[in-house]
Amino acid sequence: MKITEITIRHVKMKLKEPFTTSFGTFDDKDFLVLEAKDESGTIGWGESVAFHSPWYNEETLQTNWHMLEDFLIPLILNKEIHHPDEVNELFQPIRKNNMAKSTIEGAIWDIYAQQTNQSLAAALGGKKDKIEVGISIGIQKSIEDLVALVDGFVKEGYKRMKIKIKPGWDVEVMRTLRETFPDVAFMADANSAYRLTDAETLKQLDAFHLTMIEQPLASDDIIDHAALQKLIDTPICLDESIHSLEDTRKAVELGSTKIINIKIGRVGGLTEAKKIHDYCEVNNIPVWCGGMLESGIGRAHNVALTTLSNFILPGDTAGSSRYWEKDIIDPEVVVKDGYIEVPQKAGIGYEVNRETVDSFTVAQKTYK
Ligand SMILES: O=C(O)CCC(=O)c1ccccc1C(=O)O
Ligand SMILES: [Mg+2]
Repeated sequence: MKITEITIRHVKMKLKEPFTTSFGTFDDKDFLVLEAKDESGTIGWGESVAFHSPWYNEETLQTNWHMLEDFLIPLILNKEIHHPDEVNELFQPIRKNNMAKSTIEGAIWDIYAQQTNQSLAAALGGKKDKIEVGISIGIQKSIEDLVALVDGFVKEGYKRMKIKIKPGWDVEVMRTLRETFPDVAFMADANSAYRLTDAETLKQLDAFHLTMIEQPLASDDIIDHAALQKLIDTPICLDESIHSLEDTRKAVELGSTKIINIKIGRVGGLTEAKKIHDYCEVNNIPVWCGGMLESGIGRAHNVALTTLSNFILPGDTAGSSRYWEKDIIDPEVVVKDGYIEVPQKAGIGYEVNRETVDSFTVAQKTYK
């Protein structure tokens, strides 16, 4: 294929409910959607998971637009591409900016899957026809509010509950949840809110048999996480610290992590995500697919990736209706009894609804 035209849009969608983590609250989701067209007219879609401001990592919607316009799109336009794995190689001259890179790479995987007449899941080598999913629950105003929410999600069938924690919203919260729901699979995600000096607090969480604790310490750390893992029984899962296969190897070799949260954008695309998956499979490290409050486009990519065999633990890929009054794809992503059925259609498997995406678009530009 040869990509002859790329359109970037800034899309703004209102979340049904605000989402609060240890670093702040979201009411809206501002993000980039990328549409790539090849010389035969096949269209592929990608979504940037960079947020409006740089608190999860250093990338933003605006830095992604800049990287795409000034560096990444010029490296792609009118180049002959035989396989999406080559996109990573074309981007080699550009350091980091993984979320920006992933935005184009995702659209090219979509085109490739359509042109080889297979689902994106199949193109990646995935075999599952349905995937098991959990849900990520933000920090609430009170423990009672949280218990009520969890109760609803348990009844909806979600396979594990991820609870956002921060200092002061941790041990008592998890104790109440464990006492109220003795058999539910719980995990906690701190988004880097603790330091190694908090090990005693984190050690108290061992009593609640959490499936794992996600990224308790600094967002760039793998050394202190290894020290912490020696002090606590709960398995540590890294999120923010992992940007590549190399990061994964080092963290696994150091003993900083027993489980990996793979986010396609954070690691620079599906090709790198698959490499991390394969390495973890050989090294007995279970993986699961993280979420970034994606619209249906990014969600479709997450569903496809999760069909790979070592995605053993339920991911954060909840249904569209968890986030949006109306998603930008048809059909929406639906969760039933904790499962999503993997679409079998060629490509990402869902149609982007142009009318809906137009109604949420605040700016757009085409490059050829
Ligand atoms: O529902 C989702 O998409 C996952 C929500 C979530 O946990 C999250 C949302 C925004 C930024 C970071 C994270 C995270 O996994 O740490
Ligand atoms: Mg996380």
